[in-house]
Amino acid sequence: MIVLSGMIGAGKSSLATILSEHLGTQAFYEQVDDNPVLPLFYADPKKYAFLLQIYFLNKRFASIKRALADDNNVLDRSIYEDSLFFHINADMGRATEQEVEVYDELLDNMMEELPYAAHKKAPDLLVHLVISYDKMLDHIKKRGRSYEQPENDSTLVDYYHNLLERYDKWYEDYNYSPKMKIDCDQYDFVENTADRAEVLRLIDEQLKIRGTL
Ligand SMILES: Nc1ncnc2c1ncn2[C@@H]1O[C@H](COP(=O)(O)OP(=O)(O)O)[C@@H](O)[C@H]1O
Ligand SMILES: Nc1nc2c(ncn2[C@H]2C[C@H](O)[C@@H](COP(=O)(O)O)O2)c(=O)[nH]1
Repeated sequence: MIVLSGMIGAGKSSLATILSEHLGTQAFYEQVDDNPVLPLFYADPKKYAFLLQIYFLNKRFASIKRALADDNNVLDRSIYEDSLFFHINADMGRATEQEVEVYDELLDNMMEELPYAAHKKAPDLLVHLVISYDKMLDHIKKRGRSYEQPENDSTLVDYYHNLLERYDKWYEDYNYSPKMKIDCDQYDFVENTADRAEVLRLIDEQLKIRGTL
């Protein structure tokens, strides 16, 4: 299983489609447009941060079990980033210490079950998409989910800056599997075919080193 990580709008879903088609494997997407809790969270983060987190944890765990079944399936966002999102929300006063404790324990418990529920626990490769704030906003605008637009909610500016800042350290500390970065300001793998080919080449190179290609 290959896991894609990165900020909101970095290009994970787009790359999941491109990469899974290239490898002839399956992509597993985040539940977003049919997620009933997500708009509630953006409207009232303090009330819904914990519920949203449990919702994502449950869905993500189900996807991981299926994605781990075959080599090189592509998972759109890691379970470890969910935890990053929740801790940032908690630091912004949107979850209580008790909610964080319950979430952390539940996550640990579920992760211990993974080797029994699937034949392995960790991804074969993490592909982390790095993006600048301005480029990320371009993508968020282009995609057009109304609740993610800072012009509709100015508190999102702080939220996005907090997430972006903490993502760098999250990637540096990540040690569950081999990892690599793709610079989304440098490579436009959605609209530029030469950039797409280069990104796929870079990922193939890593998969060959790891013996899964
Ligand atoms: N490299 C890119 N160049 C141009 N547009 C992009 C690029 N990556 C993503 N997009 C666009 O940005 C929006 C968000 O991309 P998406 O793949 O949904 O990101 P994520 O899954 O990381 O939130 C989509 O409209 C997508 O077409
Ligand atoms: N509070 C949280 N929000 C999350 C989490 N995982 C995803 N999300 C949000 C962020 C976006 O608005 C949307 C989809 O994410 P993309 O990066 O795929 O655009 O869902 C989370 O764990 N906590």
